[in-house]
Amino acid sequence: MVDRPNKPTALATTPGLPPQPQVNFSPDNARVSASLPTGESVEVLLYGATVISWKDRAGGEKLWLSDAAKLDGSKAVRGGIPLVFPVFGTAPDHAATSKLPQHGFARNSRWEFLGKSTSESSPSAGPSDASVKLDFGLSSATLDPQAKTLWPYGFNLIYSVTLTQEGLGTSIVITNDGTEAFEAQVLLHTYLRIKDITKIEVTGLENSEYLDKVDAAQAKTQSGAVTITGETDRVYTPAAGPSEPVVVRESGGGEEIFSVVRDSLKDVVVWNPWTDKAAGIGDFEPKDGYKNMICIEAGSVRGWQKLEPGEAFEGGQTISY
Ligand SMILES: O=P(O)(O)OC[C@H]1O[C@H](O)[C@H](O)[C@@H](O)[C@@H]1O
Repeated sequence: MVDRPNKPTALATTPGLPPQPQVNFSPDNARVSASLPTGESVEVLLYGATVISWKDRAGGEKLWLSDAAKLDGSKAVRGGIPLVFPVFGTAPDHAATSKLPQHGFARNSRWEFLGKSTSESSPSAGPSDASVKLDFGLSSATLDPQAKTLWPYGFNLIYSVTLTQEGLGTSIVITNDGTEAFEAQVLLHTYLRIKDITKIEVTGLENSEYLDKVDAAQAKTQSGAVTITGETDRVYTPAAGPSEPVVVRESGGGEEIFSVVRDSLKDVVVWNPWTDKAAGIGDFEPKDGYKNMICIEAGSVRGWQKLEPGEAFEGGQTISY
């Protein structure tokens, strides 16, 4: 059953128990938000199941969202965490996805809210163990008919957004519930908010092979930490494997700002449009906003994930700070 609380969940005020996580719908039912008793919060737009805000307990925003991002369902959201499926970029040579728009249809589709689950605060532990998980669904049964004609496979997606005091988890289960095999790519296009792009570096990608999309998609090998000094668009397959964190930190091996641990997602895209590219993206505002963001995008985008009828693939990330 679809659970659509318009008011804070009843458990929030149960006598004898510490305050509990809360889940709310916006009055127009276009967004769902959740918060923990300690103050952390997350907000997800049903359009694209796009996480548009994630705040720490002091109300500090952890994600970058463009001032010109469309949040009315007219365009994929510029910022937050758009979900890329079933194709990364465009794939003119891959017949099955060649008709789809850039980054597929998941970020442009209205998802269903499937419900919430909370891990409640206990009287002994207090609010410290509280967490909340929001589940969203998109399937060939609910997909817009036009997108369906472009990609006519039987599929079911369940996307889960989990808020804890330590961080944010986003994971997806892709199931082939049709009668024909399909091949797909998936990516969590996360725009992390940072103070100054010139004062950070990304570690965890040392010695990894990558495709440099701003240099004719040449294959290169990373040496040392990644620093951003111009337009950057790279698809890494980290040598260290998915469970080793990719870390955004202060330059020179300084303090950790974000740590991204992946589950079954072998690739990581690092993207920053820098000045000229940002200037050319209509919904990228302010134009110097590239200084305050870096996309660290966990995914499976080199090659294809093939699913036979009845098979499923699950992948995700946990971002901590
Ligand atoms: O403008 P969008 O379709 O949202 O794509 C934004 C960016 O997404 C990824 O990071 C790709 O690697 C980039 O090549 C692309 O420019």
